[in-house]
Amino acid sequence: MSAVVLDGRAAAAAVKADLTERVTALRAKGVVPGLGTVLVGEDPGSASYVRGKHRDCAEVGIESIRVELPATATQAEIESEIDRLNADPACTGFIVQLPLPSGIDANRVLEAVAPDKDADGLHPTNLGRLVLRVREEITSPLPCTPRGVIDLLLRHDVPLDGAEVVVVGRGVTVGRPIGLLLTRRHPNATVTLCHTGTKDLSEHLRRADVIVAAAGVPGIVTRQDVKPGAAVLDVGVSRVFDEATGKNELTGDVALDVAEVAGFMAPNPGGVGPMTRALLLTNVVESAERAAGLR
Ligand SMILES: Nc1nc2c(c(=O)[nH]1)N[C@@H](CN(C=O)c1ccc(C(=O)N[C@@H](CCC(=O)O)C(=O)O)cc1)CN2
Ligand SMILES: [Mg+2]
Repeated sequence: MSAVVLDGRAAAAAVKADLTERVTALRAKGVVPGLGTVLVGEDPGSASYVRGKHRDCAEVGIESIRVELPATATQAEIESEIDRLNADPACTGFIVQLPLPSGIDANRVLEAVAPDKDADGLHPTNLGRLVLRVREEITSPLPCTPRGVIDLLLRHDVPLDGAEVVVVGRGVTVGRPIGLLLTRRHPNATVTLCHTGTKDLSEHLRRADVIVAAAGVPGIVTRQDVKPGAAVLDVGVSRVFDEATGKNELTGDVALDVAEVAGFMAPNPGGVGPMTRALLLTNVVESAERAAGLR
């Protein structure tokens, strides 16, 4: 079997085409959506993701507001920039790029973001609403990567109703929140959350109809672990030194030969990453639409 590719670049282009029309409609009503980003330090990976977010904004007509702080910035300096963005009417939503330098309390930073401007959907109020409310009652931003994973699966008609989904990784951006979205009445999946401390990971993986690999451990999902025909989404990000190129190369969590047994495969790069960015823009546009009384 050769897996059908869950092409995140194509799906993200479709999401952005829809958003472009919605931003045009908002602007016609005098509402200009603006995304702010807070980048602390000089990590090249984080800087490149932030640049990508602003390129996406330009593509769909969202204004960009960039805040850059040195790696030596204090907790108080970061929180003071967040207060400024909370109060800035031109900024309708913003994110703080993760990870933050060691010594900074990331939870305190995330909690300082005004819940209505939380474009990442990671503020405790918004995560709490996700726990408490049913689908149609949720009028707040949702976490971008989990939304991107589900959107990518639904666009390719991967069956999720009653499906066994195994998530590997317990980080705040993917592993912890994704089960909350997948187990709602729609898409109605059954979710097992595994991680690097799981006793027999292979046993869990072999039962899965859908695997979401987000542990940041290169090759943690092997060909032998995958049921033939399963959907496998590689969300892991590690930088591994490659002797051949002499550079640190982006490496995912899924061994490449998994594509020989999987029914569907979201590659990395080119799978969930572009969808994370597209769903971030979706959160910004939805917030602006709510503020304009259009939702
Ligand atoms: N505040 C946040 N910080 C982080 C998040 C997040 O959702 N919010 N997620 C990741 C990084 N991230 C977005 O910020 C992100 C990572 C990767 C991609 C992406 O499109 N990747 C490309 C490959 C790019 C490359 O070659 O390096 C792909 O998958 O095709 C988008 C967003 C951690 N921090
Ligand atoms: Mg983990």
